[in-house]
Amino acid sequence: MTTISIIRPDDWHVHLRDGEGLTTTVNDISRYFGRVVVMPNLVPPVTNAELAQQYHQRIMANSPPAHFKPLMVIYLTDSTTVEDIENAKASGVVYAAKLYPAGATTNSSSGVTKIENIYPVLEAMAKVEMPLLIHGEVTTKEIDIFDREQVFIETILAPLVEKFTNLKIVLEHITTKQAVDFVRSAGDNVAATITAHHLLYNRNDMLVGGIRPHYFCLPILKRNIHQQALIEAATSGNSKFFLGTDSAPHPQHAKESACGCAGSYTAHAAIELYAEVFDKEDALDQLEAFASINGPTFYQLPINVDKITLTKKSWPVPATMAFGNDKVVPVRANETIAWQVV
Ligand SMILES: NC(=O)N[C@@H](CC(=O)O)C(=O)O
Ligand SMILES: [Zn+2]
Ligand SMILES: [Zn+2]
Repeated sequence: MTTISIIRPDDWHVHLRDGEGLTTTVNDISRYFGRVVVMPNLVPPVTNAELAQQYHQRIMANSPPAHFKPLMVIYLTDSTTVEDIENAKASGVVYAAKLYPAGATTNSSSGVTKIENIYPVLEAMAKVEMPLLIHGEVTTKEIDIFDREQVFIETILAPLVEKFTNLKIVLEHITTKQAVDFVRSAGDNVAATITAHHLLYNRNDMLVGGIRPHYFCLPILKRNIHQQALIEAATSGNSKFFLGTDSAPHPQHAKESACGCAGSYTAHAAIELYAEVFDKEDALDQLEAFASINGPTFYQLPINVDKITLTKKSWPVPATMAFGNDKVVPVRANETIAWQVV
């Protein structure tokens, strides 16, 4: 098969950043994605409906195509109130709230320090039917970075799912077999997003033959058995797994540094990268469910009506791309991608 058409896909987890960089990210992500769930980890973070509305306006000021719709997210802190949730729900632009354990990832220092601190907020979210999006890693100093997702699932997520049975939860950018198994065996209120880079790469790609900082993201790439479990989940047709790129640009100098930032940029070629994975698995017939159907179904939003077409025709990715006044090194820089959107 050399050409496929699928319902217009949505991206359920993306970082668009702010300011000058928005021109690049909005342009890239709106090329064919319909809805995109916009992460709130700006500096300072998007913690309430008013800030989300203003951020929404700054995104839309870049005049994206009519098929594009940003779904805003508020960032939970220890001081988020029930009223913040109610206002967010009423705003019409906020579709979810995000739990960053404090210190877990890029710009998470204002995150939640103890899950109990937001119990009333989680109660309110269940009541207004607002999904909780989770960066699922513990921040305990003693816990090895490769184990942080698994330990989060065991110590924080499992009890949370037990306690809040009516709360919709998305475990974001899963990276382990344990996460796949947990989501599979949980109720219908628990789902997960999977990135293209965690499907395409494992920690060898990042570390063998030299350290490649552009593959460094959080949760960190794991060993290949985990990559295999993710590929199996994404291509299985199971409606609990859907597309979330976690495209997370950082300026080239901030990645290629003695202390480089976490995050990989895939917005320039996201669906094409996913198509490579599904093609390799001989599972292109499952791409539409993963990219265009399972996400809106979980969020209880309509499935897009129009379609996009992908062709198997290789194209070169540049070494760098403009990112505001800086440059970003995209995934596959200086290499080719096998699929392209017509
Ligand atoms: N994934 C990453 O490595 N980085 C993201 C934050 C996140 O999604 O955890 C970022 O904002 O740079
Ligand atoms: Zn994250
Ligand atoms: Zn992210």
